[in-house]
Amino acid sequence: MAVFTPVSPAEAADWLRQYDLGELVSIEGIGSGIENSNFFFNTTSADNGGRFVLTIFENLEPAQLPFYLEFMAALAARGVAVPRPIPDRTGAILQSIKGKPCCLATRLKGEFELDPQPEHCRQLGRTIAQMHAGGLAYQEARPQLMQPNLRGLDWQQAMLPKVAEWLPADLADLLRDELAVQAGHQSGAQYASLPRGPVHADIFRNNVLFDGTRAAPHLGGVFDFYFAGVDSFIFDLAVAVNDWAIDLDSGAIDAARADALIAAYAAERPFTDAERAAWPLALRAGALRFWVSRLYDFYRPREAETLTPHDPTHFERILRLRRAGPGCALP
Ligand SMILES: Nc1ncnc2c1ncn2[C@@H]1O[C@H](COP(=O)(O)OP(=O)(O)OP(=O)(O)O)[C@@H](O)[C@H]1O
Ligand SMILES: N[C@@H](CCO)C(=O)O
Repeated sequence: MAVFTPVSPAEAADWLRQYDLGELVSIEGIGSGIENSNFFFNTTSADNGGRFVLTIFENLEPAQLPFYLEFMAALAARGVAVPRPIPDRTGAILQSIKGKPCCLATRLKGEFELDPQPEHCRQLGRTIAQMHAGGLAYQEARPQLMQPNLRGLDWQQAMLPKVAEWLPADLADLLRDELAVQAGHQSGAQYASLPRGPVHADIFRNNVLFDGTRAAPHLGGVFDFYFAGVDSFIFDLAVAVNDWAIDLDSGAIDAARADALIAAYAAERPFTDAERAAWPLALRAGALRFWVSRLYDFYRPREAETLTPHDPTHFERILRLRRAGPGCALP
């Protein structure tokens, strides 16, 4: 369903000769993606047990790709649990197949954890902090590659006229008001002082794999870096808390999971006073970002559909709750 560019085993075997990864064993399209075409790609290589994922970029601008791929490569090189892009025989990690840009990266181990417990959140919090430390090192090493969060406030404000016309007046007012509050906050000195760097910005339950057992889980890795960009670290953390540490029906923060995630992060990198003060607005910014993108996906005209849009009311509910009170604090 979601493989937009088919690749036959013969095409894959031929293409693989550009890599030092042995022979093709199998290639299998992955059905779940909506942005890119993904394939499980098995070879005779000893590297990562011969288990890789081929991603063909269907929509992303080629100029944006080095930022995402080098970010993953920089984190993987530090031992952070993310896919490691594989260089071809010339050393390039951005390749092409059937006229489209693509990348081969290691396949992570594990499954989605759609009912996370505090232990999952603890491991995730530690990994997010490691991703932020690795992001800072990446930014320092490759400043010319840095890219802002392309779904940040500028983009959200540009979406307002596209979605407001569809919304009842009270929802359009809520959207306008929150955008104005965030614009005021983001133009101030406190926001400017927040630690920032390249962040994933989309750490949801369906972008992380766990293996091990439910009682003794082990985080296999975080993937899908294609909404990454430079933003505040607490924004990235707030996006994760708003998905991993909530009751999905109500959107309310689950204290045990939120505390586990945040404390594990803080053990790697203590928060600043500015971050503690700005945290309630970061949680709101995280909810706003996905409310806007879901509204846009819901209302925009689409071609014959491959995509069931995510429910925008979920993040409207979360935004209303976080406006009433953050539900958790940074230590
Ligand atoms: N490195 C990886 N290791 C293991 N599985 C992976 C890896 N990369 C992708 N996958 C699998 O492929 C699926 C689709 O990948 P991904 O979520 O990146 O695609 P996408 O098109 O960006 O999707 P979406 O935008 O819907 O999240 C994932 O749900 C996961 O099952
Ligand atoms: N995580 C986003 C989708 C883009 O990955 C959402 O749930 O709206």
